Amino acid sequence: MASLNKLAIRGIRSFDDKNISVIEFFTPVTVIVGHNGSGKTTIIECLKYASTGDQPPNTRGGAFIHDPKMANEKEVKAQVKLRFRAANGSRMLAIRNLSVSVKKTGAMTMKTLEGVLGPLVTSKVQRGVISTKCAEMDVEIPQLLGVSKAVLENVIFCHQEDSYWPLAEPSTLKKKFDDIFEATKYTKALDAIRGLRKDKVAELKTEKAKLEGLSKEKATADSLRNKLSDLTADIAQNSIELDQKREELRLQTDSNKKFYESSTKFREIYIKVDGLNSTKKHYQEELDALKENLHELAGIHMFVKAKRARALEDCNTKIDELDAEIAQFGQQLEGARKELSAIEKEINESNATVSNLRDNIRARKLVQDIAKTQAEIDEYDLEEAAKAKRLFEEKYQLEQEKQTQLQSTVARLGGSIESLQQQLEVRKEEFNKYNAINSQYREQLVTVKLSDMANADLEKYAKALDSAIMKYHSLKMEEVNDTMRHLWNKTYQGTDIDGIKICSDDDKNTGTKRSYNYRVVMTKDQVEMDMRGRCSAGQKMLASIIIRLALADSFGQNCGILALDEPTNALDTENIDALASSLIDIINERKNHANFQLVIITHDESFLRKLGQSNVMEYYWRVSRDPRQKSIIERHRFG
Ligand SMILES: Nc1ncnc2c1ncn2[C@@H]1O[C@H](COP(=O)(O)OP(=O)(O)OP(=O)(O)O)[C@@H](O)[C@H]1O
Repeated sequence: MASLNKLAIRGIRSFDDKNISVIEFFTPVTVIVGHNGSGKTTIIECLKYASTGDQPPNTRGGAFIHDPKMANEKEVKAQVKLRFRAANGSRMLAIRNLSVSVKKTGAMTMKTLEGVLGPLVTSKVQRGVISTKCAEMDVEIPQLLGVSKAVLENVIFCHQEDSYWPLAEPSTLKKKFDDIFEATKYTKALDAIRGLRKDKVAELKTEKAKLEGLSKEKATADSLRNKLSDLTADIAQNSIELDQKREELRLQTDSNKKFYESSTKFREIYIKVDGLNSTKKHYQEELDALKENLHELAGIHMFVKAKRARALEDCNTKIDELDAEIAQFGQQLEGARKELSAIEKEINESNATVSNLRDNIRARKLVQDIAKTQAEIDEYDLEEAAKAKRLFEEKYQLEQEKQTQLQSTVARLGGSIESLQQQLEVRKEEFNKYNAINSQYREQLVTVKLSDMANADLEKYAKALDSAIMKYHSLKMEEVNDTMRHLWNKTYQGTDIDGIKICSDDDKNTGTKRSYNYRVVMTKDQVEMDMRGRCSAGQKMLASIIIRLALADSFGQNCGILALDEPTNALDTENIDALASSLIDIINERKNHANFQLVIITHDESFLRKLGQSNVMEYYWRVSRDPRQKSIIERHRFG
């Protein structure tokens, strides 16, 4: 739990720039007492400066730093060192440095020098400095203390000049409460979420349009893929069919060849028989011619034979007659001889004809040859051959037709495959354009789905944040009002006000439920009245303190520090006493809480005494001026 440990001041306001003044903060309460202008408020200012980096109001130009004129220097260097325990329990040291220098013109120039923030070991910053830059320290220290800067500024280390802010004008009150509730931060976050969602919705529209385009391309690609697969399947199917048909054709061709070859036997028989028939015919013709020849020759022979016999007989008779008459007919003999030689010639001629009888033999031979040829023809099974021929003619034609059909089928399939392959190439080329379409579509789909989900989530978060902001606001206000009611009842001694509370009304100007206007009201007999402009100075002081106590309670869970600067101002004795006892009650109630630490500044000695009587503290601090008019801090024991 966060708590203050020690504060060292050098060269701030009325504190000397040559010496360091140190104040240690006790738990649960530290009281700082001193006269007006002694430098008490400076301690709170230093606490606020160390933790937030903010200098007090109206100190621009170096008024926060010890005046060089008072220091008799041209330049004064100031330092504020704060040792504290962070909300996580670690001990920390923050050092902030400032300087102011006087120009020849008399004008002052203030500089904020580098500081240090880091874990503390003994009296030095341990290794591992968190930051040396003031802007970073301004952010880091409130985080380490576990409270927002607004709570540190307006509640915990509220400046004395600003201590009546709870009863300030409505716009100031609204600003303070909005800062404390960090309303702007959450509203900005909410607006950022809504703005982001709006942008994302617009982006999603574009992404969806892109997805739609990709979806169409994907459909085209899918249809192309189906076509490609159909074409490939068709080609494969046709190829299988082609292979089958080729095989069938090969088998058919082989079978037809074999069939044809097997049927040559009957054709050979036919050819042979045809040959034999023509030989036979030739023989027959030759025989017929010979026969005719022979017939003629036989007639001639007979005639020659008869004529020779007769001629011989005639010759012999004539010889006889002529022998007798040889003498007589010497000449006749001669004539007869001539006639004989003629006959002899004729006989010779008839002998020549006889030689033609060889033809007769040849004819016989021809007859034999014809018979032989016929026998040969008869040897062939013409009937079987005729049957084979008939069968061949019946079947071969069909088989040939089958072969032709198969050939045309093979040709058709080949053509079809070629055409399909051409189509496939064209489709492939088309499909290549959509090569990455699936991954593109998938990525786009993921983008769209994620954006869709993210947008829905953003919507949900925005709604959740919106209602959480409102819920948080109403719960906190309820809590603050409860504490205020309790503290007021305990502290306020008058009878004119039963209680006080903060009303948060919807800001009608903004038109949003998350913007509130605040007003502090006092109630009497169920009647509510705005406190501002109506309450007394004392009521105003008490209400301001009670509101800050309640706010510190609700918004400082990790940091129970609260500094009250002159809380008794404008209070009457009764109310001072009541405030003292209320504070004592609060201290007693929370003294065992590790994070409760009250710092009370007062010039009121009687108030100090009242607090001292409570036994809630052993020591207090007294701030005074030394002889050089420099502020000094001394520790005193009560009693
Ligand atoms: N730059 C400065 N240089 C020197 N002294 C300064 C400077 N600024 C303010 N002072 C002096 O420091 C004192 C301011 O101290 P501070 O406001 O802390 O007093 P205080 O004890 O809180 O008084 P009060 O009880 O009246 O509130 C004043 O006396 C003021 O004159």
